[in-house]
Amino acid sequence: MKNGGIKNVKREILSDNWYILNKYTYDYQKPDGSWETQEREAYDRGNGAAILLYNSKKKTVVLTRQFRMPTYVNGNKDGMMIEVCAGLLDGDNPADCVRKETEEETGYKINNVQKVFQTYMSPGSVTEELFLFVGEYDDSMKVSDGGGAEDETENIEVLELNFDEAITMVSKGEIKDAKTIMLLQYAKLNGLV
Ligand SMILES: Nc1nc2c(ncn2[C@@H]2O[C@H](COP(=O)(O)OP(=O)(O)O[C@H]3O[C@H](CO)[C@@H](O)[C@H](O)[C@@H]3O)[C@@H](O)[C@H]2O)c(=O)[nH]1
Ligand SMILES: [Mg+2]
Repeated sequence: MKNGGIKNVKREILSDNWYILNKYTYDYQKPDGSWETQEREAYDRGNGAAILLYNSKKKTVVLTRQFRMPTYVNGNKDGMMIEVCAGLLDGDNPADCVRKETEEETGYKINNVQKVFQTYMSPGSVTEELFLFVGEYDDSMKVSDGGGAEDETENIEVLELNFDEAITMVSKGEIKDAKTIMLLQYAKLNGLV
């Protein structure tokens, strides 16, 4: 089904407390050519980038563990999530962002990163486009403890896991984060580890 057109887009800011929740009102042309007025809320936190750090010799991956409040209020008992390293672009290009986040969150200084996907993770409600990368790390690249930026209350724990164990954690439901599952499966399908 093709969308005929969109016109008269109006934006109302419902909240700009931290990121921005907008309400859009617009006219949408239906397949029969008629127009209807629709309303949709969209949460705008900018775009983001994430990376799976892997080591093909050791057969390991580096992941992070941190508290995610939205999961805590929706069934995730202690609110902790195991995720690939990720961050918001904050004006950087995705590759630079992901290198910076890697050093801040995991303590590895990595140069070679490869983009493998671009994805909208929640297209019905969140504007964010997420750029997904993979990158090989080794022990010599570890320059600090990581843990997150000093000025942010992130408290990120760095995990180095056996790749097969990480894949098992996906099937057991111990890893539930979508971008992390996508990248682990990409690594498996393409024989990276
Ligand atoms: N005070 C306050 N701080 C906030 C709020 N929301 C986020 N923060 C702070 O801002 C930090 C942003 O850290 P980043 O590392 O840049 O982003 P992220 O939260 O890890 O986001 C990544 O993961 C998300 C979830 O999977 C992705 O949606 C996103 O694209 C990105 O990849 C958070 O860790 C937290 O400290 C808020 O409402 N209030
Ligand atoms: Mg982060």
